[in-house]
Amino acid sequence: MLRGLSWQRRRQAARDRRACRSHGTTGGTTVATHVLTLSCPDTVGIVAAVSGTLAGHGANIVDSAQFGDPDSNHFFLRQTIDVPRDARVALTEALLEVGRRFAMDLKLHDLTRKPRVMILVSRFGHCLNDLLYRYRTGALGMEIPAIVSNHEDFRSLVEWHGLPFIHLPVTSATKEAQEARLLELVSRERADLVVLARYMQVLSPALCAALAGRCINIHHSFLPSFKGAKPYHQAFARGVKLIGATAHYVTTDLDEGPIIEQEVQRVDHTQTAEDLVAVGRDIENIVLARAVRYHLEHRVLLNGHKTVVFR
Ligand SMILES: Nc1nc2c(c(=O)[nH]1)N[C@@H](CN(C=O)c1ccc(C(=O)N[C@@H](CCC(=O)O)C(=O)O)cc1)CN2
Repeated sequence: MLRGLSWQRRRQAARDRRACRSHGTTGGTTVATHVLTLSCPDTVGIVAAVSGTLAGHGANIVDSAQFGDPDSNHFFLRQTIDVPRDARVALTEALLEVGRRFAMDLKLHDLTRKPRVMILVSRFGHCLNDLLYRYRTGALGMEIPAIVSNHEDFRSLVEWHGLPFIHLPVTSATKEAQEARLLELVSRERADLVVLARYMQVLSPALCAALAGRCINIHHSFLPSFKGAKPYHQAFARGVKLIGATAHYVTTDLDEGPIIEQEVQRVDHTQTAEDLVAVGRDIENIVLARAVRYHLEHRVLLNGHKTVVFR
């Protein structure tokens, strides 16, 4: 059915999970594991400058992946690094200097801090339920400060998990005020990421701008096919042989945001639109969970209206 991860990637995921346990000692020096990500105009000497700066501060590169995009002439790098605790501040300053020299969008992510993820849901609970299970089992290393919904349907499920449920009803007349309250919550709860786990409201341009690059939506079709509402019924009517789901960053243009992950599943003429909805639920769960994990592990870098994903 679904394409599985290769053994190399399973091994890498295990290595990173170990990294996520994030601090220990190397050669007697206390280190903290970080992820370094950067993108910049492509030129000679980027990797040499970065690795030289890391070595100069005793930081050890545990894993490294890079991509040079000939279209955008941009370079992308992701490295897992063990940083001596007493070198962090100086290393950060030195890396920022390298960043200025190469006009980089450079970030050093400390893996000792768990990211905070706020989940939004409407009336379809399969993605929420799946994320809660992965949170509960530790498969997704995150804190969930709150779950927000414009309906009451999943209050009992969320509170069963011992998590705060916030009901924010919305109508076209109250949308602006509701979104203002939502943004207050994102700020108050210090959410690093907002996940639209089948949240069926179109976010305004202002909210999209405020959440740019930190709001992931699961769309229940293999984009760019079947945008908007009822994609499975559109797929049934078209008679497709493959259906899928797409996780993407949310932008003002509906279903047009940079794609993070997709998956497909074969279907056939014997299946009704309702059958496709049922098949689609499993695909949505897997695609959204992968996209959230890739984002939380700092594996996704924006490349214009596209992404580079170091899986
Ligand atoms: N600015 C954006 N907001 C949202 C996006 C997005 O890409 N950009 N994705 C949607 C999710 N979605 C499809 O994946 C989607 C959700 C809702 C609708 C829609 O037409 N909603 C109606 C209300 C429906 C209802 O109340 O049940 C509406 O908002 O008028 C289309 C697509 C999440 N938001």
